[in-house]
Amino acid sequence: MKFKPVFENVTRPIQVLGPCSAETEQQVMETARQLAENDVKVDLFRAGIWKPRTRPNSFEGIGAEGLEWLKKVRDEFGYKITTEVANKDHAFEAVKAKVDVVWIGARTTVNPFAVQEIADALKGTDIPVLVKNPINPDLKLWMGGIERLLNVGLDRVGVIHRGFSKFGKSVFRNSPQWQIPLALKQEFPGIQILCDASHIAGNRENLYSVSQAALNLNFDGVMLETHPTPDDAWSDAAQQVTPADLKKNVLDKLIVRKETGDDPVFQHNLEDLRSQIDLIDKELFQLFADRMNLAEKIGEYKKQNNITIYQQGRWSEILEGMMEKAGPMGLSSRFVDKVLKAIHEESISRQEQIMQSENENAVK
Ligand SMILES: O=C(O)C(=O)C[C@]1(C(=O)O)C=C[C@@H](O)C=C1
Repeated sequence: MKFKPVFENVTRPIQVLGPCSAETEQQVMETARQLAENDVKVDLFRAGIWKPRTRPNSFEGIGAEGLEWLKKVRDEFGYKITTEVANKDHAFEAVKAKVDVVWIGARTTVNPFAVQEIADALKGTDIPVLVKNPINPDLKLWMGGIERLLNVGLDRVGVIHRGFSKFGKSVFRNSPQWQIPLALKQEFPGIQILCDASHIAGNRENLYSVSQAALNLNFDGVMLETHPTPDDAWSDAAQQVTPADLKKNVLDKLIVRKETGDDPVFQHNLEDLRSQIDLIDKELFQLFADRMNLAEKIGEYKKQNNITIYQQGRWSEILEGMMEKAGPMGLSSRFVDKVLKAIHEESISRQEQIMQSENENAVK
């Protein structure tokens, strides 16, 4: 499906900046003023005015009144403006106020009915839309949200990665699971993708490292929350910083990387290393194939002798044995665990096929 960029003629990283919520006119204007005073590149000024909060009795946004403040920011500072829409009424209000871009939040992307309602409300306009990932790590649901917009003819669509909800303690407020946004890029080649590092980090300290991690993965830019007096913010205080701090501690430190290099020496060395990787991959997969053949032979014996496929003792022996060897090889236990589990799963499924096949194959 075809789509056009949300941001045109913008140098990377694209920067979408502003407070989590529009609280008062003074706070919104002061945020913009401090961004301008600190010479921050603002490609889009953000502020939530309808806030989908996890629990009731917290600040749920100022409502449509906030649109007037955003328009004032645009008039006085020349920044394009964006806000979150979560239903058709929000969408109508945002279009009426000529907001430059709208975004669909994570709690809305999870609900196809809500996304469809917004898509239908925006149909016939040419407003660009940014779609945040759903709160659960579901690539198809994220793709579905984008497709619903494209289906009604909206073609300026981009995405925002804000991490995924998780249970239990972690350094992140929302776990990045980078493989999911990368898979989305694969499905929609060329789609502009921003990283909402504020929601992934959930604290001030990790804003830079999360933003840089995203740029290292070829994200187009960042969405970051900033507030003139962050500790007093009415929502998400812990992850907001002043415009001056945002510039000094995050934006100015960001390194933008190119996807390919133009230095021939670099290119030559890279190709050399890549051909070594190709050789190793070939060997690795030949070994995997050999191992699977052995597993199939075991499967035949087990079938003939009425023995279960799954062998707890042997499996623990393999896992624990490799864990011990892998450390000194410089491989993390997380990696070894993942690889061995994938191998074991495939081996079991091959043996399952053998057990269920009608005719007894002779052992080769
Ligand atoms: O050793 C066996 O019995 C096997 O079938 C092989 C294998 C493996 O792939 O390593 C597969 C399944 C068992 O749970 C244990 C190990």
